[in-house]
Amino acid sequence: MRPDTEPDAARLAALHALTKVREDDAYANLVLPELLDQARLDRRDAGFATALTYGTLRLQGRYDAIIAACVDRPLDQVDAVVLDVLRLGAHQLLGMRVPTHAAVSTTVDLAAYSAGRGASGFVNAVMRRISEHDLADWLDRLRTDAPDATTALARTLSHPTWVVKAMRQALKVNARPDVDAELAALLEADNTDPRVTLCARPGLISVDELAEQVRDATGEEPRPGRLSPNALVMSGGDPGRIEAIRDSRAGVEDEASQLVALMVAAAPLEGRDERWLDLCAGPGGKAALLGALADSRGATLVANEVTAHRARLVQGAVRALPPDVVTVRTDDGRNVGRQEPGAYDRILVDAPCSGLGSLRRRPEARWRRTPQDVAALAELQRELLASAVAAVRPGGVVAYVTCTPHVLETSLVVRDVTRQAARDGIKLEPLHAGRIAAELAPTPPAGADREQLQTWPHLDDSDAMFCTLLRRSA
Ligand SMILES: C[S@@+](CC[C@H](N)C(=O)[O-])C[C@H]1O[C@@H](n2cnc3c(N)ncnc32)[C@H](O)[C@@H]1O
Repeated sequence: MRPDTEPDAARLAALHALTKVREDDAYANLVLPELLDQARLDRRDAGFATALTYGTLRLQGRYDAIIAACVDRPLDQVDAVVLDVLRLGAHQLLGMRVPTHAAVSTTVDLAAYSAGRGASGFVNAVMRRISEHDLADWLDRLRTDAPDATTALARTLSHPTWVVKAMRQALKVNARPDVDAELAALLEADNTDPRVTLCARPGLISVDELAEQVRDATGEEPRPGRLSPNALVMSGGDPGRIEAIRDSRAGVEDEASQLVALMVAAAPLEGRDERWLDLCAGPGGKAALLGALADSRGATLVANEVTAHRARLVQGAVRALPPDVVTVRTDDGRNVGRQEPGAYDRILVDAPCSGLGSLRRRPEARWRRTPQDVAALAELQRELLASAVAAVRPGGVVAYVTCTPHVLETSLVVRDVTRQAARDGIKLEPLHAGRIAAELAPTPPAGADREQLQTWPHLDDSDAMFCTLLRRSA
């Protein structure tokens, strides 16, 4: 039987979101809007529930380390719903400005409602122990109690240990000047809310027109992009209220994603420049920008995507362009090199990847991915890039792009495929992606001095996007 006290609706919605993420492998950003609607929350409570859900998911590792210090049994012996309730409570105490008495009492109510009265006594005791220290104290304790520096970072900044190691390696390989300081800054940046960035698709709407629509729809003044001249960054508000977003003349797209699409179009090639291919196009943000650029230059774009459902999203993203500019196709990109050897002038391989570069956007992703995923993805990435290398004509350009800085998915994929191509008699000349990015971006990205471009959340306020440009010379 349910206890009499109804829990607070916003907190209950957040708990339901956490349960769906845990039990159904759901994505928080997809399930939350429906849960907020069902709970009939007003704007303020919906904002609270969203911040609570995202913050709790991102900082779950930190809160688990704190909760573990407050209970006398391993966390895997704590009921999963009770643990979720405690994580939500910990975030209210340590990550939001909820007064202690309100955080404790609402969390106890939530425990009683969702896990029974027996659980509420336990939750009350743990919440009181957590509230004995402020966040700075807890972080000091976690650091002191950690067996090594990597575990300390993993616990305090809430990332799996293997991700901390992968990020450190990526910073090193990119010759960042102060790896230790940057590593902490990078992990911290992953724990912040991403900005809502819009892309004005050239030829369909100008940046000024889009800015006007943003002002009209939200009352907010957007700021211009740093990495992309087509970008506008919103300070808040719902992009779905903007007309150009609804009719696909503009899209919601991270600045680094926009920049790499611009780089694909700007990379210097030799000879014909008419046939472009986006090998892994779904859901279509880059295809829409590339299609707009292709249209302005008299070229056409084939947007290929393996999943039918995501190919339909690409159709939607490019629907504002003239119908003959973009052809959307559903196929395995690994076949293209064999089926259409040397057919294309420019190819974008925006490969499926671990997504470690967009952890701000996907709060649960860091807890779901495994090192085994990365190894399997790297194999697929090599096959897709090799297919693109076969499908580009001599003199044409291939861009290899990922939304992860993991070395196994980025520079090592490029190295392996380039070596294999050389053995097969195909020469690939690396173009200086950093320089090309610097020419396009209003503010050059931090990694612009390097041949392989890597953008960073803590330095560029964007996703961590990797881009290599290769020109086939024979
Ligand atoms: C990183 S996403 C691409 C994002 C897209 N370029 C954009 O800007 O919206 C990678 C895409 O590759 C697709 N994919 C995965 N395996 C593929 C394959 N073998 N061939 C073609 N596409 C594939 C995935 O379904 C996913 O839509």
